[in-house]
Amino acid sequence: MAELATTETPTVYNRLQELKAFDDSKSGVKGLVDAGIQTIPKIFVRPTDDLAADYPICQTHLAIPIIDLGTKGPTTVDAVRRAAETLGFFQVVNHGVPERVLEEMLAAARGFHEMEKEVKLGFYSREAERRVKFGTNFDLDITMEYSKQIKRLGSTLFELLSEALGLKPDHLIGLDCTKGHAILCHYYPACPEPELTMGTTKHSDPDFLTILLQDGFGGLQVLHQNQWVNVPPVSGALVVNIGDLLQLVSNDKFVSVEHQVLANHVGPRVSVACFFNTHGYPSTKMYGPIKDLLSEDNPPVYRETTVKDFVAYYDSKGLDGKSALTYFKFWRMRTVRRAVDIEPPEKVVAHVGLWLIGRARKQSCGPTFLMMWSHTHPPTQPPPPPPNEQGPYDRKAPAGYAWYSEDPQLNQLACASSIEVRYTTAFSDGTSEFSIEVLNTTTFSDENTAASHLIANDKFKSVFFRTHFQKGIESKFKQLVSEENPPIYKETTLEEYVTLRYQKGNDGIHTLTHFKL
Ligand SMILES: O=C(O)CCC(=O)C(=O)O
Ligand SMILES: [Fe+2]
Repeated sequence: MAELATTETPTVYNRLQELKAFDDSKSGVKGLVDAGIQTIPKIFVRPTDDLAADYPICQTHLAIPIIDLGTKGPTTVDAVRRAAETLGFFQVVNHGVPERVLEEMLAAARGFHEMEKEVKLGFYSREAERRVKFGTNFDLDITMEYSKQIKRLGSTLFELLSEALGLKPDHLIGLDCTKGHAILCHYYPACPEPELTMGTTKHSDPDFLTILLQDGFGGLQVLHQNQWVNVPPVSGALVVNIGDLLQLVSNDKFVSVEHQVLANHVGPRVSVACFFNTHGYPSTKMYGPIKDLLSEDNPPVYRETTVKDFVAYYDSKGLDGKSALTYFKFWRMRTVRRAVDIEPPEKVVAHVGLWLIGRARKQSCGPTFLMMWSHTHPPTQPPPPPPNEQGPYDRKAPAGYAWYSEDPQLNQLACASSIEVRYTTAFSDGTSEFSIEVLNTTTFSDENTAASHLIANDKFKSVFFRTHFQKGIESKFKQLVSEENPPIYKETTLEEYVTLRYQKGNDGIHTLTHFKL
């Protein structure tokens, strides 16, 4: 029966409306605090499960290293390497930026935010393209001076980081890592309910490198081994952290680590972040793992991307706590076995299936779903390459690797005789954080392809299980049907099944549904 309309209008919390009202005020959280709020608006309250699941604060003596740039040499390079490989964060002293410049820069950032609202309004913008935005067009002289000094320090750091990677000092600069930088001034007013919210939520930076100037309040924390490590303010020091793009070009040797800023009863906290990123420039340069770092033992982890595409993906994804880098990873694949060469096919299906289910369980916690996708051919597709010929995945990606095929051309290539096995904790939700293994099944006969899910009569229930098998195997599954387990699907021919599958397209309805009795 259709639900009757209720006369009560529930008071639904309209997050979007609240966000819009806040944005329209154009005065940021400082405006709220200035207005004397005692409780924070709901849009800023962290969900309780998010709060409950947060990591503990590290209680040990683990500290963010402080590196003296006054002395350059192998020990400095070593210290930079160690920090870049483990915590992804370090602080630098004797960096050459005069204390006066640091102080004036912080004062100017604070001064801007504390200007009359009317003066600031003209700069307010959420548009990424605008060069001058809320917070940057204040005391231009000191900003220009700071910018110049930071660029110079950036070059020094990229030289050290290049050496730490075992490359020539100018390697990263040669990749245009210092070509652009953006300066962002943060102002965190004293918060009436800091335990309910965050200053800046957990994220990693979408750049090569960040140099951060923070005042004395503290609150910046770095995630390390599931614990938050405080980055204590050190007078005169600058905080440096590796960004996502440097993790990508270093092929995971350096780590772009998640960090956050706590809200605080006291304040305002002011910080000035400088992001080294060519995003502001129209560049089509492709970035991938640096070739000199790669070897058979260190194959590329990431595919190439432009900075623009990387940042676009980062922005579109939002700060959801997951690294944008995952999307750019090659998915590791292994040829599990040329099964049919070794065993009779009827054994193979069961063997391979069970082996994978066991593995999937071992690899992930929580509910596991296993999907096996056989790349069968629509009737119009050409037949698969013969065994031993280069497989479809090898054409675009290095041997043994593939990327997640949102690329339709690659998808087509993948439409050959292989099986992708995906296991995931989030079934079919499209977020794709699962690994793939490909069983090379080119020796299976294509004409005999069918859905074993169907013939297994839902024995493989929580999984999509479709694989290739040889003629005759159907009979082996007959034993699955009994009085208690009557057939769920009607009989079909392979041709009928595959034709329907390709005719209906990806309509969200499983092909099997059409064959249910
Ligand atoms: O304010 C801070 O200390 C850090 C801000 C930050 O992480 C960022 O701007 O990316
Ligand atoms: Fe950051």
